[in-house]
Amino acid sequence: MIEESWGQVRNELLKSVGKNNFASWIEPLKLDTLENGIARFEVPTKFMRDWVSRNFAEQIRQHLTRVGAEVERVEFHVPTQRDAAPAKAEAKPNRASRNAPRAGDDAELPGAPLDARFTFDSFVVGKPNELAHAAARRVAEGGPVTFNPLFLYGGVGLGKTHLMHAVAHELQTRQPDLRVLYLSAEQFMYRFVQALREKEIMGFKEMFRSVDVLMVDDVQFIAGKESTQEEFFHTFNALVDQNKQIIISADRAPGEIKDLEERIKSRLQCGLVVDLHPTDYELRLGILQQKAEQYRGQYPALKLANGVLEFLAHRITTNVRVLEGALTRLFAFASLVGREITLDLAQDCLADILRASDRKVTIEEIQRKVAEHYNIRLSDMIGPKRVRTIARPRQVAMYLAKTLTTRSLPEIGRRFGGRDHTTIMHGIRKVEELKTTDSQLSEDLNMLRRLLEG
Ligand SMILES: Nc1ncnc2c1ncn2[C@@H]1O[C@H](COP(=O)(O)OP(=O)(O)OP(=O)(O)O)[C@@H](O)[C@H]1O
Repeated sequence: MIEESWGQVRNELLKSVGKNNFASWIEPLKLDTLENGIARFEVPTKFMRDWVSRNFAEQIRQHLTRVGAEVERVEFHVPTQRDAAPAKAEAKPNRASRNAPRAGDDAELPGAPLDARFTFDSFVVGKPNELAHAAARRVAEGGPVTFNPLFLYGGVGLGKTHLMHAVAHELQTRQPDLRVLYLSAEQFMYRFVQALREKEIMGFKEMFRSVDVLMVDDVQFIAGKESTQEEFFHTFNALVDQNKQIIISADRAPGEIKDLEERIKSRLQCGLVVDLHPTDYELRLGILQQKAEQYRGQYPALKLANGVLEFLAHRITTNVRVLEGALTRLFAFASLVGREITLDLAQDCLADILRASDRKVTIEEIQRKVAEHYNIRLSDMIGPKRVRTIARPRQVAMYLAKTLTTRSLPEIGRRFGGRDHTTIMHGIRKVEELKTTDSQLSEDLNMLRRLLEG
């Protein structure tokens, strides 16, 4: 009876939460007991327990009630180690598995938990990340090691961790016996220091040398930390010698990590180094569309007006994490106030994020756009010519540089061919004066400003 109800509910949930959510959050749930109005589920990790109870508990309860199981409350619990004892005896102790509880739950395990949401399916591929994605995919196939290490780098929130987790999930699915270890460089250091303190350094070395795939996130963290670097270097070499795959991520290219030993830098550069470029409009829109699809499952009653996702993709250019945060807030807010998600609502609800994400305009961009607009050469912006047809656009560019950037007058002067700050001041005053009487100029200024501010 329990099985039957849960089976029906799972089918309903698949429809309402969507394939991705279902695979990540519902599929791993095991209905334990259904008594006295309480449905008790087993979940593999604490992280999942918190997420599922926050986001899906009520839907699950409603669906269960709909199929005739009178449920007042839904509870989730992570099996204790004693519960899981038989499975654990068979499992390799240091494996980063998608289903097994990790570090937080079991102190022996050195790996960090994998986020069930970070899979290849949920990773949107676009021009800026296609190479990194292709390389990660290749490693995830688990074939012979062709490049070692795979070094992924890029700015904050561009998907490095997501890709690494995706590789780990995929490898674990294809080859469940593979010992895949994922951890941050900070955790590596922490484990190392702990091993030193507890005089367990041999155990530490053995454990790290016994993995099949090692993934270390945010390796820039060990820069400047001498003994950790030393140990990392030896671990790295030992694994490469055994032809074991290593994946490393950092916020910059190996050569640019300050205070990282040269020998490590050069080791890191030996394999394939790929960067995740800042997102472009299409990629941001793709990510938003995918997330919105998931939210539609979560908030089926909510309407999303046309143009909202495009607006967000256009305006929030910082990083994917901010983009996701904005969408989460928008859906939560709209469902709270029971309104359709329109452009107005988005502007109200996300005013702070939109303000912080306002594009930073550079003086070079201003000079280029102004030169294009007035059909003069870019070099004339910094050159000495004083004829009106060139001097006026140059003054317009000076004015825009002052009003659209935070640069000081001497700095602007330097960017305009080393002119003195008084010349810049004069140019700005001239434009301020003229724009009140010259409607063409004032129109030009408005148009240029719109163009530059995006
Ligand atoms: N291409 C993408 N498709 C879908 N989601 C993405 C993509 N890129 C990033 N994300 C999402 O953005 C968030 C941040 O990504 P992630 O944590 O992987 O960034 P990171 O590069 O490791 O950043 P940091 O250096 O700050 O740790 C995650 O929720 C991730 O799922």
